[in-house]
Amino acid sequence: MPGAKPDAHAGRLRRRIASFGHAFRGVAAALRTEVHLRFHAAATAAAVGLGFCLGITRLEWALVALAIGVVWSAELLNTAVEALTDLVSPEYHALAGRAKDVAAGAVLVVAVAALVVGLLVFGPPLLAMIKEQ
Ligand SMILES: Nc1ncnc2c1ncn2[C@@H]1O[C@H](COP(=O)(O)OP(=O)(O)OP(=O)(O)O)[C@@H](O)[C@H]1O
Repeated sequence: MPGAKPDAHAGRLRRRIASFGHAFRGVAAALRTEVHLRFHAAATAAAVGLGFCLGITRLEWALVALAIGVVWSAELLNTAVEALTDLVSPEYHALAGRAKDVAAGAVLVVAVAALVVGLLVFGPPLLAMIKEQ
């Protein structure tokens, strides 16, 4: 901001860097506790590896990247909803169950969409490779 003191500017920058640190800590914590996220990590590695092996186009990379990002994002939000639900309602409550079910449903929806993207992008070149042999 013009006219801002250098100290205030440095403070804002430090807070912004710290925010990135918190976000990375969140991803690392979720990776440690969530089996599903480790599965997504393996699927991400497989999709990126296949992308390089099959030489997919720039647009296909964009679709694959979007699918990966949306699935990770949904799974992380689902993990956050589960943690908050357990904090607020450790006892059984129908609404707590609904919150968890709906959050899990959000993951399911994007996972199916990502599967469709994967089949459309990787399916044809993989089939062509199989037919060639
Ligand atoms: N406090 C609660 N009150 C009511 N139902 C709950 C409650 N906690 C969990 N449930 C029900 O049990 C299901 C499984 O909950 P849980 O917390 O074990 O999540 P999960 O699906 O095992 O998550 P993950 O395997 O991703 O950690 C929920 O989707 C919900 O239907």
